[in-house]
Amino acid sequence: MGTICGQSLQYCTWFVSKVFGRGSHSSFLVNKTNKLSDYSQRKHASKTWEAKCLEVSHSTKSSQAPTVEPRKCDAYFDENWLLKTKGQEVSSHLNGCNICLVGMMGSGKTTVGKFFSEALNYSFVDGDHFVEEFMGGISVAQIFNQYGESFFRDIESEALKELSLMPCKVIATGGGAVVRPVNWEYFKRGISVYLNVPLDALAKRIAAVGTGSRPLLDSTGDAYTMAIVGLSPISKKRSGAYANADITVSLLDVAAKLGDEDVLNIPPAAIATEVLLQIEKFLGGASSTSVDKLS
Ligand SMILES: Nc1ncnc2c1ncn2[C@@H]1O[C@H](COP(=O)(O)OP(=O)(O)OP(=O)(O)O)[C@@H](O)[C@H]1O
Ligand SMILES: O=C(O)C1=C[C@@H](O)[C@@H](O)[C@H](O)C1
Repeated sequence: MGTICGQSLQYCTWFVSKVFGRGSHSSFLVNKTNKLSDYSQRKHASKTWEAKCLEVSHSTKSSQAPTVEPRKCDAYFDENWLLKTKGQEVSSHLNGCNICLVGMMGSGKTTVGKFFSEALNYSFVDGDHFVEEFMGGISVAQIFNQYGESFFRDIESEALKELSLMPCKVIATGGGAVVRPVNWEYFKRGISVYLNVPLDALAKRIAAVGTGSRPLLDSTGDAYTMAIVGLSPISKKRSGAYANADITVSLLDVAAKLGDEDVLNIPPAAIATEVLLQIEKFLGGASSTSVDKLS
């Protein structure tokens, strides 16, 4: 029986490494054969694993050997297992250093940032909301309308300066925060991550929720046209600024790793995991000073 349990554990190790990849630097977005672009695949993997464990448990029933508990095995396939594990590993090397997400409107800074802030056990801050609260609860769109963009940028810089001094934060910065050089001083107190998303995908995401809350995209036409027409020149103007980030996570690259051509289908948890893997790589390649920024 011990042999069966041993085989089962080997199977477990094989299965985990096959699905998630080996080594601390390997991505679970491994290759086309083992793609996990669809969470239902992992659910299926979970079920397969559970069935395997039940089978072993059943075959060991009459012996003294310990049975394998299906629920424990199943835990390996918790949807966010790798995200949580990576989060804990990376967090232990960060020394409280902040992560600043930069990227165009709609690139998923808020959505993805929430996922990996939780994995890191960091608090999440939305830069735009921080400004809105500072202004007594009026929206970014209202600030633009009443006081103009330049005023908004001043307040945004003040907010970023303040946030850069507070440890253990994932900060989703406003899409345009990269244009002011002074803000990079604040971002560089932490680790900056650029979420690079193709324009068409940005426009589709924004069109789905409407352009109302994004004053720089406010023109005429249908929501997708307004978004793409507004985003194109902004993206061209800012591409140099986004390139200042310590790390770039390209959704096209992530999609390619997953064997999924449509970037709109990548689950936020998968992008968040890739961000953590890139941070881990960055910390491994950078000198130790990168994590001593706050000390
Ligand atoms: N991976 C994803 N899968 C599905 N929808 C997503 C994903 N990432 C973001 N979205 C959706 O796209 C929209 C924009 O995302 P989000 O607000 O996170 O972007 P942002 O970069 O914070 O934008 P902004 O700078 O304008 O505040 C939201 O409606 C969000 O639900
Ligand atoms: O890209 C931009 O310039 C902006 C993005 C939003 O996050 C807001 O900060 C505001 O709408 C400006």
